[in-house]
Amino acid sequence: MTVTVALERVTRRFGPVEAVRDVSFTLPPGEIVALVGHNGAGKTTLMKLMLGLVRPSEGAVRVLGEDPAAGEFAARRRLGFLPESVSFNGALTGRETLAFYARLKGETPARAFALLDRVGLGAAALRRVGTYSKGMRQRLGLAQALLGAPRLLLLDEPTTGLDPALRQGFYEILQELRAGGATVLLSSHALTELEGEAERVLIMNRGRLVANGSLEELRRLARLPVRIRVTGEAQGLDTFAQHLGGIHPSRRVNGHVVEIETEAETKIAVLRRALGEGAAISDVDVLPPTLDELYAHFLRAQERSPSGEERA
Ligand SMILES: Nc1ncnc2c1ncn2[C@@H]1O[C@H](COP(=O)(O)OP(=O)(O)OP(=O)(O)O)[C@@H](O)[C@H]1O
Repeated sequence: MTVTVALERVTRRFGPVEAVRDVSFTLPPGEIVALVGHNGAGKTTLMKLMLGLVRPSEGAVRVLGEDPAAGEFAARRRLGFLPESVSFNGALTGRETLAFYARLKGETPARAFALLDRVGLGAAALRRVGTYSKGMRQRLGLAQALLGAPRLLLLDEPTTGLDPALRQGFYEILQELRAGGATVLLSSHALTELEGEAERVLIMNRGRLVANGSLEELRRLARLPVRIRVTGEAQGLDTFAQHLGGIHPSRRVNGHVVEIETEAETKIAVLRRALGEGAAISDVDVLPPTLDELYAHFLRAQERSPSGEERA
């Protein structure tokens, strides 16, 4: 399978700052990939490298089989980009704005205008962009990025300013694109919302790629404890906690809920024990490590061994 993006040992310096340091990864077609990292970790620079807006100081970048920084980057039309802060000419209507970008991308106006409906801006298409709310401008930015049926969609903090319903609609559009074989790379600080959406996560820290894998792979690598939350009668919970003895750390959340930390391998044994308590236990939830916890783990791991990169 040909990859959509391939970075090989890419470093990008801005004067003394190494914005991206020795980063390698590939992105296959038909995948939604989350790019996460603190402010200044190098996420936007990675996107600019893929867009050909900056050249690598070292290493090689290939997008759809081409060098994006080359003069004749024919694949540019197959790329969609939503920058972190979108600014449009406030005097133009949504429709005029999209028509302008459609011409640049060689897209027909009819298809471009259908995108306004797709992002829920059909009713506001003839209003000036200056009157749009932040969420509406963000959606116009997304419509612009979707022009020309992109094979690679780069979205820098795309859900900032979107309410929960719009976020859901936004992720539905991304899932459709993915199903059609497009690759979507989105950077975000909203880790919780990415959990159900992204197949893979790239974690950047201070220019380095510190983790690259699916959530399951990252969980396996990180070996963080699973939390089992048990609800029941206070007395039953006490017996249960005593049975587990000092083997698994437990914490009383409130009178009816106790939380036990366990390794992934011993999870089933703890669950069996909980079920064995019979009527005293009324509910059991298994809480695997969240993306927030994995993110913190991989950052800590890199701080301990700055050259270390954990790969799935
Ligand atoms: N054109 C530039 N000139 C000088 N330094 C730059 C330039 N672009 C980026 N940098 C520096 O490179 C580092 C990485 O920046 P980048 O914008 O890629 O981070 P980021 O992960 O996108 O951050 P954020 O989450 O804040 O958007 C930062 O230290 C930044 O100051």
